[in-house]
Amino acid sequence: MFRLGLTGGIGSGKTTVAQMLAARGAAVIDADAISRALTASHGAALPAIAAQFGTHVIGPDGALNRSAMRQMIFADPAARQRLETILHPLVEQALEEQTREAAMRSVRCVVFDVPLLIENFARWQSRIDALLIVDCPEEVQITRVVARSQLSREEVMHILSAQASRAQRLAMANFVITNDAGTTLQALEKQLEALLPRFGL
Ligand SMILES: CC(C)(COP(=O)(O)OP(=O)(O)OC[C@H]1O[C@@H](n2cnc3c(N)ncnc32)[C@H](O)[C@@H]1O)[C@@H](O)C(=O)NCCC(=O)NCCS
Ligand SMILES: Nc1ncnc2c1ncn2[C@@H]1O[C@H](COP(=O)(O)OP(=O)(O)OP(=O)(O)O)[C@@H](O)[C@H]1O
Repeated sequence: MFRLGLTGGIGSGKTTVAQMLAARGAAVIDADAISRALTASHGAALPAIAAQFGTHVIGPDGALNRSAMRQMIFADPAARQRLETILHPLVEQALEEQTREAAMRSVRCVVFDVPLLIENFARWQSRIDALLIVDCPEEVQITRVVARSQLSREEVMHILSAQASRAQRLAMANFVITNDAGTTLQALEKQLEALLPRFGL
């Protein structure tokens, strides 16, 4: 089973590429989706989050108030660290379980779609056979995220500044897919298609 790490900054197009890989038979393990499940209503991480930040960060639906948490953690690196200390070990545990399930299904390629893979590279290095970066200028990241969410330009820039830089990601890449303003979805898929044999697909 080929183990592919997939990362890129917020709005770079990771999820879009992951969906294309899934359509080609890869098992995609999505760290963001795991993190969202852990913080959904009755999610396993909520008791520890409420104990650390106070019950006001839990909404009336019993789920994490994502907007309040976002405003808190992207303005305050210490708060971000406290949230990551709770969530990341739980995310890792779920990732490992899903990897074991993929191995049992004898899939040819497992894709780890992980937004913070570069930030945690020391832990990821031995778990992947290659790293695929979805590369995109910051201006395009900002435009895409503002278009698909209610976030302001300033909020997106705050998130960007909490992430690895484009140059840091490219320095670690084995494979790079360009997804800039001029890249159509067809052009994105074409770049990916050329790489599929390298991933056992
Ligand atoms: C702050 C939270 C509540 C905001 O939720 P929201 O629904 O607005 O965003 P979502 O979870 O879909 O994340 C969107 C993107 O934000 C960026 N992002 C999220 N958390 C972080 C972080 N700790 N550091 C840097 N960027 C981050 C990533 O690019 C991610 O893809 C949420 O992102 C969260 O719980 N973050 C902490 C967990 C984490 O580190 N997740 C990322 C990888 S597992
Ligand atoms: N080449 C493209 N052409 C048109 N739209 C695109 C292209 N690539 C991505 N998008 C759109 O941009 C947005 C961000 O893409 P996507 O969700 O794949 O990024 P992401 O890296 O997974 O983001 P996040 O880190 O926030 O989860 C989505 O709305 C997606 O449909």
